[in-house]
Formats: sequence, structure tokens, C-alpha cells
Amino acid sequence: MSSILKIDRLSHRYGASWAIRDINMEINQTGVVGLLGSNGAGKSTTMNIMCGVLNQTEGHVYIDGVDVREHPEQAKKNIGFLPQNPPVYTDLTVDEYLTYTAELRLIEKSVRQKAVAEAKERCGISHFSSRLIGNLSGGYRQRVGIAQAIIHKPKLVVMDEPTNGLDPNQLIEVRKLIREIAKEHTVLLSSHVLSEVHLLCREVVMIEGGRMIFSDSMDAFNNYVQPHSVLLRMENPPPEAELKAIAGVTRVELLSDRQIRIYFDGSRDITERIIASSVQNGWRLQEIALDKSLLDDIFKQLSNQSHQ
Ligand SMILES: Nc1ncnc2c1ncn2[C@@H]1O[C@H](COP(=O)(O)OP(=O)(O)OP(=O)(O)O)[C@@H](O)[C@H]1O
Repeated sequence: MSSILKIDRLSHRYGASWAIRDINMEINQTGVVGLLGSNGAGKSTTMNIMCGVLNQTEGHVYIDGVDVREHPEQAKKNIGFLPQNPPVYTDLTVDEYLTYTAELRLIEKSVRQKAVAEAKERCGISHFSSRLIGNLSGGYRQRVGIAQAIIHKPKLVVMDEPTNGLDPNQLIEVRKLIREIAKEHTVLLSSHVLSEVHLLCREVVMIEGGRMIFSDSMDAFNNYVQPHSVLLRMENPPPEAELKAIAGVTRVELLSDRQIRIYFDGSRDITERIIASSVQNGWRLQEIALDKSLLDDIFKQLSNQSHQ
């Protein structure tokens, strides 16, 4: 059986400069896969090629076994695309716009209205059928954008930064909708926000500077995001050796006479052991805080590893 998406040594350059180099990816299941990368990493370029909007310089993209460049019409039957700026027409009503997109997707006239009704229902916009898109909030406009992406029931739905610019309530709602959609479709979404990918995705692909630097499950990715150091403030800190003796501690860094950073090997109960030792030995612990890895640090760490 063919993969839902297979990307094989994909590269693209604009003029003389390469935007992406040698991207490889394979997805075989439903669920959400995140394409994570900072601004300018190459996410939109990859997605635009995947969806047949841009012709690559080198490499291949197969959707359900069909080469997007060689057989675009056939491949696009199984792709839904929500670009970074949703292609919604603000002077059309929701019904007019979705009927138009159903037509573009070559859905037969006899079943077009049914397809529009189903897409509206799934995206929670049935009650806005005759509302002008220009009069909808950002969150609802995004739902209309998602509705056009699933109207022809594609196997793969590609969403370029789908939650960008939404307010916190809209964010929660749109995330919920993406999770729903991902029960039946494979969703590939891009983001430059680590927490977004964390909340939604089963797998993560990271690109930086146009190169793929990580591709694995969310659990594997978490190993990089989990804190590996803790910041302490103590009124009566012990000699370094006593802190090093706590199980799991790998390194101790004295920041000032009361502030200390402790590096540990990933065991989650380290804070409990530090607190217990402090109470037992009278170190008078005042503050303890886990250092979360910053996205920039993770990018750096992974980039270094992939270049070694
Ligand atoms: N049409 C274009 N012409 C020339 N260079 C481009 C063009 N589009 C993108 N680039 C360059 O290609 C690189 C990758 O851009 P791309 O838009 O794919 O990144 P991105 O990860 O989607 O970033 P963002 O989140 O900012 O959209 C960047 O250096 C960008 O400046």
C-alpha cells in the first residue's frame, strides 16, 4: 500500500539561494504531524510544493503514491490545503464560497450541496451559511478555510500556520477542530510555535535553514524539551560536592553565593530529592524552578547534532 505522503530528497531554490535542501518525509497514518521551524526555515516552501502550488527544483512528492508534479490533477484529489493566508473571498457568503470551491474540486453537481453541508457541519459553521465571509471573526474565517480544505474528503490536509493570529479563545476552538479533522484525515501543519506543536501533534518534523534536523515521535522530541536543569536559591548552600552527591545530578554551576544551577540526567523526581536534602541538611531552600529549554536552544542543539 502507498504512503499517504512521501517526500523524497526535495530541494528548492529561489534564484541562486536554496530555500530547502534534501527534505525526506513519509506519513502512513491519520493524526496530526507538525512541521516545526523558525521564520524563514522553509516550511511554506515545502508545503507549497507538496500541494502543487510551486514546482520544486529537485526531488519528488507523492500523495497516496501519485507524483504531484507528474500527475497534479490526480494527486490533488487527495490533498486539501489551507495556505498561510486562507484563500477566502470576503465578498461571498459562506455557502457561495464553499459551493465555488466544491466546483473547483470537481465535485459533481448532484452531490455538491451535500458536500458543502457536510463540510460546514464538521467545521461548526452551518449557522453562518448566508453570512458574508468578510463579516466573520478571524476564528470563523479560519473554519471556512478548513472547510474548503476538507470538502472533497482528501486523505491529506496541509495547513500552513493555521492558528497564527487567532485570539486565545479562537485558538482553543480551532485546535479542537483540527484534532477532530485528524481523526479521519492526515493533517500536516506548520508552526513556529513549539507549544502549538506540543499540544496538537503525534509526530514532529523540524526544519531549520532549509534542512531537516529532526523527524520522530512527539515522545522522542520531548526528550529535548524536557528540562535538564533546575535553578535554586538557598540561604545556606552546602559545598558543591554535597549537591553533586544527590542522585541524578550531573553538574553544579555556582551563579552567585546563593544562586545555583543544577544539571540532571532527566529523572523527573529531581526536585523532590533536592527539597528533601535541603530540609534534612538545613540548606534553607527559598526558590526552585525547572529551566525549560527554549525553542532556539533546541534548534541549536538539533542543528549541531545533525551536522556532526
Ligand atoms: N518567492 C520567494 N522568492 C525568493 N525567496 C523566497 C521566496 N519565498 C521564500 N523565500 C525565501 O526562502 C526561505 C524559506 O522561506 P519560507 O517562506 O518557505 O519559510 P517559512 O518557514 O515558511 O517561514 P515563515 O514562517 O516566515 O513563512 C526564506 O529564506 C525566504 O526568504
